[in-house]
This record gives sequence, structure tokens and C-alpha cells, in this order.
Amino acid sequence: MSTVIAQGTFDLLHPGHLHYLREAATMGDSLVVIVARRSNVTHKPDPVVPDAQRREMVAALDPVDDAILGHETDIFVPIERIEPSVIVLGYDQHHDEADLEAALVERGIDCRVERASPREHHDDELLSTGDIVDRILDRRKSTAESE
Ligand SMILES: Cc1cc2nc3c(=O)[nH]c(=O)nc-3n(C[C@H](O)[C@H](O)[C@H](O)COP(=O)(O)O)c2cc1C
Ligand SMILES: Nc1ncnc2c1ncn2[C@@H]1O[C@H](COP(=O)(O)OP(=O)(O)OP(=O)(O)O)[C@@H](O)[C@H]1O
Repeated sequence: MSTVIAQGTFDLLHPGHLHYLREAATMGDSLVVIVARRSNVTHKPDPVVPDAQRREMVAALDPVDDAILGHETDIFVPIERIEPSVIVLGYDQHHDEADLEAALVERGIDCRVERASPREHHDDELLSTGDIVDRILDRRKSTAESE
């Protein structure tokens, strides 16, 4: 049985997340999602939703067989345990495929790396957690100004 790994922050869920996880699930028999711990989200604002709550919501999504919170300090520890056939990076994830492949070889992990596609925008969809947060702040600001 082949296992696929997807990973990310998944702070405020949206259809872009679903697109990524559905595509990842097609690449093997079983999809395990590693949910990034807040302490490891260093390249953008801290997630709003607590670690355990983000994990629970991702685990409930249709394409997902299991969701776990990632390791605190070493991202290769869960991968060594899960032994996936493929790791699927999101279309905009900052990790470099070649660097990740080299690190996997160095750790003795036999696993390929794929890159997922972006979801096409339809109508007024909000396909980024950052965009949802910005929309909330704009709406609250307009409401406060009109009062
Ligand atoms: C192969 C891989 C394994 C990861 N494993 C972990 C992990 O064990 N613990 C963790 O907190 N984050 C893990 N992450 C998530 C990174 O920390 C993550 O890319 C980043 O912090 C979240 O930002 P993003 O949602 O923009 O990708 C992993 C990422 C990749 C690509
Ligand atoms: N619109 C989208 N289409 C396809 N994949 C997406 C989309 N948005 C997010 N993803 C993927 O979902 C995973 C988790 O994404 P993440 O939690 O960083 O969400 P985000 O909405 O991109 O966040 P932010 O807006 O804060 O950068 C990543 O692998 C990312 O590439």
C-alpha cells in the first residue's frame, strides 16, 4: 500500500486546501497530512487557530485518511515513521523540491517529491488564509467607520 504525505498550516480552511488534498490523495492509496506546529510557521503571521484544532479539522476532510501534528524540531521524524512513497508539496510552498529530495537521500528515506497544482479561481472565492483574514479586517474596519 502506498502512502502519500501532504503538509501545511491549514489555518482557516478554504477550497484551495481541498484542491491540494484531493490532488495529493490521487497519488497513492492513503493520504496522511502533517499539520505544521505554530512554532514552525516562521515565514508568515502566526496561525490564529490552535494546533490541535487545525489538526482535527484537516483529519475530518474527505480525501484525508489521517492528520498528525508535525514534529517540534525535525521535520524528517514523522516521514521516517510513515515511510511514504511520495511527498506532495503545495503549488506555492517555499520548500525547494531538489533540496528536499537531497535531504531525503541524506536521511536514507526512499521517497519521491511532487508539486501540486493551484486551484483555479471561480467568481469571488477566497483561496488563501491571508486573503480571508484581510477580508475580515476590511469588513470590520468599514463597519466600525460607519458606526
Ligand atoms: C516534507 C515536509 C515535512 C514537514 N514536517 C513538519 C513537521 O514535522 N512539523 C512541523 O511543524 N511542520 C512540518 N512541515 C511544515 C513546514 O514547517 C511548513 O512548510 C511551514 O511551516 C508551514 O507553512 P506553509 O503552510 O506555508 O507550507 C513540513 C513540511 C514539509 C515540506
Ligand atoms: N488556492 C490554492 N490552490 C491549491 N493549493 C493551495 C491553495 N491555497 C493553499 N494551498 C495549499 O494548501 C497547503 C496549506 O496551505 P497554507 O496553510 O499555507 O494556506 P494558505 O491559504 O496558502 O495560507 P496563507 O494565505 O497564509 O499563505 C499548501 O500546500 C498550499 O500550497
